[in-house]
Amino acid sequence: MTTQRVTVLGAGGWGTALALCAHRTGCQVTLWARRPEAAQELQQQRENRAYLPGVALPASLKVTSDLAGSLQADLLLVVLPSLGVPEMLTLLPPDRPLVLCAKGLAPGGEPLSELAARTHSHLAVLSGPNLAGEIAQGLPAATVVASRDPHLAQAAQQALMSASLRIYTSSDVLGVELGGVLKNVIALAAGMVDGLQLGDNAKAALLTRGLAEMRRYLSANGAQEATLYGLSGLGDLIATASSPQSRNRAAGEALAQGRPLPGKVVEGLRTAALLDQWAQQTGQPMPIAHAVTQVAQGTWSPHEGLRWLMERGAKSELE
Ligand SMILES: NC(=O)c1ccc[n+]([C@@H]2O[C@H](COP(=O)([O-])OP(=O)(O)OC[C@H]3O[C@@H](n4cnc5c(N)ncnc54)[C@H](O)[C@@H]3O)[C@@H](O)[C@H]2O)c1
Ligand SMILES: O=P(O)(O)OC[C@H](O)CO
Repeated sequence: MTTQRVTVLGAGGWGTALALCAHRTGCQVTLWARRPEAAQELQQQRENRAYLPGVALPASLKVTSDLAGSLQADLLLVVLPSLGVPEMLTLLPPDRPLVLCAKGLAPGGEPLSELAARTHSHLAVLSGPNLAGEIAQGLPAATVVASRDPHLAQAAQQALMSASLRIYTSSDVLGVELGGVLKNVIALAAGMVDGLQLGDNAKAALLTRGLAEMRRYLSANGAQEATLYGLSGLGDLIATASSPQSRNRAAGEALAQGRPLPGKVVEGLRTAALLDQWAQQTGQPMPIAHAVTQVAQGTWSPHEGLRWLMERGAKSELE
């Protein structure tokens, strides 16, 4: 097998961790950072102190802020926060294989894979229970790469799969993408359960009804239900809703306790508002997304959100 050239666009926590994964498999890796000062710091310090402190970057991992020079690669991994992805797509060659790794929707609520499909012909998404710090340290984990093109899914699998990271392939692009997007909203709510000390029964009820809410959205948007119960759905819900490392869970806890949000990327906040809008437009019930949105926007207190969720009309479990 020839060595693959992999460029990772985005030098935050997840971009840096994925660059290390590709480096572990023997790929020629370029990590692109938007700001020249950031690229220079990473290149010199051989550590991403801002986003992934304590993890050494090998000398042969190239870091640059030269975008044009980074695009001559066999695979481009797009690892920016979701709001930055649409603009980045306009800068990427339409025929270059892209792996989308963000866990959020485009500004209008469209899945990023669908937005990208309008301009780019070779697309995959990567999503799963993958807290960047653990992946970077080489702790065992698994994830999914989905593409309608099995060759592209296999190329990404080969580029990233090692003894510490199992990569599964899938053809359900939307299902894999949306699992990672939606679980952030439920993780925010799980953080609120933690912050209000509502107990283990409440957490189990929230996660299970959260999964039902995720299923409703995935089915209505044409994703496969089985994908929801895989790594990118249930798997990532478990990791994110239970981990002290999750920014979404921590933001929910902070909101519940009236503490300020720690200025980090919290994808679930915008996703909750978009899901709430979608629920109003379609009439599909998304009660957890609604309650999270009301609390995050300060319209309801966390206890008002809880009361509203608990006092809704009686219904059957499988509705
Ligand atoms: N951190 C994780 O554990 C993890 C795991 C899986 C998926 N994700 C997802 O990956 C995406 C990126 O998350 P992250 O944790 O790496 O974020 P981060 O906050 O650690 O870093 C974001 C990086 O992107 C850069 N950036 C922001 N906007 C940009 C733009 N418009 N153009 C270019 N660069 C830009 C920032 O300067 C920073 O280097 C998110 O959608 C997140 O949900 C994160
Ligand atoms: O830190 P979070 O909450 O953005 O979650 C990170 C990953 O999505 C976990 O798989």
